[in-house]
Order: sequence, then C-alpha cells, then structure tokens
Amino acid sequence: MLHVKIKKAFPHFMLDVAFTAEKGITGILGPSGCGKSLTLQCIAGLETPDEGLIVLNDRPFFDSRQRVNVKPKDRKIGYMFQNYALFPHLTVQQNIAFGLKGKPKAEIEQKVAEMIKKIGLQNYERHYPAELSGGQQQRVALARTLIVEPDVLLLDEPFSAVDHYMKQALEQQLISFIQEHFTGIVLFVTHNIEEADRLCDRIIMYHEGKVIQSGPKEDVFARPVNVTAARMIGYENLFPVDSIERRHEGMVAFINGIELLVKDVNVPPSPLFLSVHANHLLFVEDDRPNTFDYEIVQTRTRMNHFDVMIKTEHFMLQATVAKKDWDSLLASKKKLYLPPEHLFFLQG
Ligand SMILES: Nc1ncnc2c1ncn2[C@@H]1O[C@H](COP(=O)(O)OP(=O)(O)OP(=O)(O)O)[C@@H](O)[C@H]1O
Repeated sequence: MLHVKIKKAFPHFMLDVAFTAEKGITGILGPSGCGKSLTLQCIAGLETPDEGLIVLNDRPFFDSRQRVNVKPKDRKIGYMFQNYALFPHLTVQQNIAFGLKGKPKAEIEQKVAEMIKKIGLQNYERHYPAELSGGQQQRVALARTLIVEPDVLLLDEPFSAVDHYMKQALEQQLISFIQEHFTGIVLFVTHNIEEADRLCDRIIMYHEGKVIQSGPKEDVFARPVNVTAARMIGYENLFPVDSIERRHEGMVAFINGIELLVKDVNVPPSPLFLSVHANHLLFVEDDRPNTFDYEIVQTRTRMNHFDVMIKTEHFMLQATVAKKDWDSLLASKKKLYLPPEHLFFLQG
C-alpha cells in the first residue's frame, strides 16, 4: 500500500493531496495543470514536498517531521515519462541497461537479454530509438522502467504523443504487458476520462491541486460527489435544487417550479444539485411521474449513438439515444422520462 499525504507550494499553485494506492492500476485523473505530474515527481523523489509523508508498505520515502528523504535511486520506483524519454544516442540494449549501472556485467547482460525477450525485440538490440516504431519505443521505455524491479510503477500520460489508432494498440500492449510482468502498484496519470475508464481499477480525481474524489472506478463514475467531479467525468445534466421534501415514496426535489421524484436518500449539504447521466434518460409512451413533453433542439452523431439536446418547458437536458432506437423514438416515444432510481443528489 502506498500512502501519500503531501503539500507543496509554488507562487501560483498549491498541491495539497492525500490518498492511498493499492496493487492494481490507480488512475490520477484531472485537467492540465492540476498537479498530477508534480505528485508523481514527489513520489519518485525528483521533487521534494514542503511537508508531509510518502510511505510504501511501512517504509517511509519521505517524512518531513522525521527528516526522512530517501534518494530517488533507493526508492525502487519505476517512472515512465510522457514522451518515454529514451536516450537517443543509446541502443535498445543500452537504454534498457541504464538503470542497472554499477551491477556486475554478467548480471546486467542476463537481465537485459531476458527483458528484451519479454518485450519481443530480440532482433532490435542494436537499434537506436529513432529506428523503432512508437509501439516498440514504448516497450523499450517500459522495459527500462521495469528492469530495476520496482515496487511502484508511475506512468505519466503514456499515450499523449500518439494518434487515436496507435493509442488503441499501445494501450492494449501496455496493459497486457503490465498484467503479465508487473504485480505491484501502478499510478497512471491521465486527463482522459475514457482512457481512465478503460485502464484503471481505481480513480483519484484531482482539481486545482486537491483530491476531490477517490475510490473504485465504478463508484466514482456512477456517483460523483460534487458538480466539479460530475463535470469532469461528463455529466451534462446538473440542476440546482430549490428545495426538497421527504415523502414515503422517496425524496421530492423542486426545480424551476416542477417536482421530481428521487429514490436517492443521501442528501449532501447545500448548495444542492440534482443530476442524471445522459445514458439514463428514457423515452416512453405513457404518462407517469417524472415524465415531460419535450422537443429535440440539437442532435450530434457519434459512432453508435446520438447526443441529443432536449428542451422541456422547464429545463434543457442532454440524452444519449442508440442509433437503433432512433426511429421508434421519433415514431412513438412522446414523453421524456427521468427514472427516479437514476437521479441523484450532489453538492454544488
Ligand atoms: N518547478 C516548478 N516551479 C513552479 N511551478 C511549478 C513547478 N512544477 C510545477 N509547477 C506548477 O504546478 C502546477 C501543476 O503542474 P503539473 O505538471 O503537476 O500539472 P499536471 O496536472 O501534470 O498537468 P499536465 O497534464 O499539463 O502536465 C502547474 O501550475 C505548474 O505550473
């Protein structure tokens, strides 16, 4: 288990975060400039926090009170940078061997040969990075990182420099490689919500130098704790709540003069908002609670669905409609339905 509780101040930025990470892939998700890379640098020992603690399995790497600050090379942390940072003037073999400097020659040769086999680059030992494809470069970078047998692997936006098609292939390769050859803690920095969803088990969400939410991916994505977290993970439908009332069938939220039945009974402190994911809006034929007349004001085509902007008398919403459902929606589904079990409260 990795425990991190650190503060670091710059003239225009303050990092103040606390989290834990276990075995498996934990994503640090947040927009540009929110302190993700800085956190990795502090864990690796490349930056020193002003105060706090960084402890791996009861072994302190950094403890400002006890004046502990373990040198980067003694932390056993593998750090893969955004653009891989391979040494252009060193061969594949030399790049991979870099972290083993000072070890006996025979040990280095054996370890490097094993690693080259693992990454499937047997015929490329003497090639230079510029002679490799993006995928091969990534494998060399990963091999160089893993050869020192780290306990923690830090991946800083490993796919930021590649195009969409390349990214899909590299993602798959990276994950299979990690699953096969690395059993420790992986911290994976990204600003891409879909990437985080595909690759991570747990999520730590950052905003302006602070953790705003963390937990298993499914929980974080299903239940953002506040409007900032919700916006970051793509919740478009966020309504300020005027007041609420507890009734025996559930909560009732009053918004713009209408009543909405809500099954969620966890009401956070005000300012109170109500949300529903675009995927959870339904179109129905019958009249029932939480149904509204609607008008489609804009449609955006996606791969398998449409993003639809909808206007009701009282509010605008965004819904996702599968392409296969489109015709039946236009033909017969006359009401928009906000299912009470998918409405939830969050803090403004
Ligand atoms: N050495 C430094 N001196 C001054 N400010 C710094 C330093 N290092 C980082 N910062 C500031 O800390 C903030 C966070 O930077 P960081 O690189 O961690 O962001 P990030 O979330 O990783 O974003 P990106 O994805 O764009 O790299 C930024 O505002 C940056 O300017």
